[in-house]
Amino acid sequence: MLSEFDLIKQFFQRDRRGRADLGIGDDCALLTPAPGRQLAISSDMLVEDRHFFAGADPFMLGHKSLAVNLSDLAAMGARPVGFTLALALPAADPAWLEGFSRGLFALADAHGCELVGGDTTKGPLNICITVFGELTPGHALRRDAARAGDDIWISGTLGDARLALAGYWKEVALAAHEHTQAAQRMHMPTPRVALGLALAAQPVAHAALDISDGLVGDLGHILAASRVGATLDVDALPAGPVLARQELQLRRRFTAAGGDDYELCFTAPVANREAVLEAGRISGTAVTRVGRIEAEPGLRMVDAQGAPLDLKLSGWDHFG
Ligand SMILES: Nc1ncnc2c1ncn2[C@@H]1O[C@H](COP(=O)(O)OP(=O)(O)O)[C@@H](O)[C@H]1O
Ligand SMILES: Cc1ncc(C[n+]2csc(CCOP(=O)(O)OP(=O)(O)O)c2C)c(N)n1
Ligand SMILES: [Mg+2]
Repeated sequence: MLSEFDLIKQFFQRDRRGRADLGIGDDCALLTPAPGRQLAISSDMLVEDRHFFAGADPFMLGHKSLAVNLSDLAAMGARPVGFTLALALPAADPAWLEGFSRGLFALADAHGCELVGGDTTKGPLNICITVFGELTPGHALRRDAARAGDDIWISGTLGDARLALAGYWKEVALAAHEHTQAAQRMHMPTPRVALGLALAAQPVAHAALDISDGLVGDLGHILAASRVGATLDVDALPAGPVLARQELQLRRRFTAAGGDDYELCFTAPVANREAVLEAGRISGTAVTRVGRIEAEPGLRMVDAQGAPLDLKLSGWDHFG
């Protein structure tokens, strides 16, 4: 049997030296911030039966647990530095821990983000990560920084994760290969860290956030914080490759209010259009212009001809 401390040592403590002055093993980790840089901090929790199905693949779960947190750093324009991991596990299962830690560290190493500590307890499977990043003071891409006249942009594509969920829930009948492809987006999201960094350099963008609860809900947070409104061209929203082959109404619903996308939604002045496209190019991330920030409050959804669409969509709400 693995003890609590064996488990930490075997699966989470690594010999290599990292950025932290002191990592796993003491009451706190110790990190020295780089001179003149600001810390960006964010937590996200993944709960069984709420964020993932019981029996979820541990490698993909390790990846996703960190990915959704790195996505918040990306949305702020911060460079990942380190993270803590709080885990509740129903049992110390070495095969599960091996897969989980491999998925977690593959993504952590790809972003130079060091695991510096955490907590481990027995209980219903629950994963909570806190990430630490750094950025130049004044360059953070805040939700309250959108201005009337800004373009609204989206990274990558939207809706395939929601389509995969619809497949699991049997809301939509998908061919097996289509479901597999869409499910990849749901289980292995790509945090847009390089794009966030490119948008925060200069800075190119004004406001940004990552889309976790669905675009219309999340964009609503930017509009409220910035005290502005927007017109969104729903038919310009870039659908994921599997969703793109579905009918128009489903495409509209799942691009505009899917959830689990982990793409960035950001605003930038019209004068920066070329700079945004360049940020997309240098980060290898597609960027699509999908609307306009306006002084008039409220979110107005329109079709490709500019005619109003009454889609009655809302964001994911855990208690809604
Ligand atoms: N239990 C909590 N205590 C303090 N702050 C919280 C708590 N839960 C969420 N927040 C804060 O509320 C804001 C909105 O949270 P959330 O919608 O989860 O953001 P995100 O979609 O970026 O993860 C964030 O600033 C987050 O830090
Ligand atoms: C089993 C299962 N049911 C439903 C979903 C869909 N889902 C769960 S939570 C969520 C929204 C994002 O989660 P939240 O905790 O709100 O993340 P945050 O906004 O804090 O980043 C979505 C789309 C899922 N991924 N798995
Ligand atoms: Mg959150």
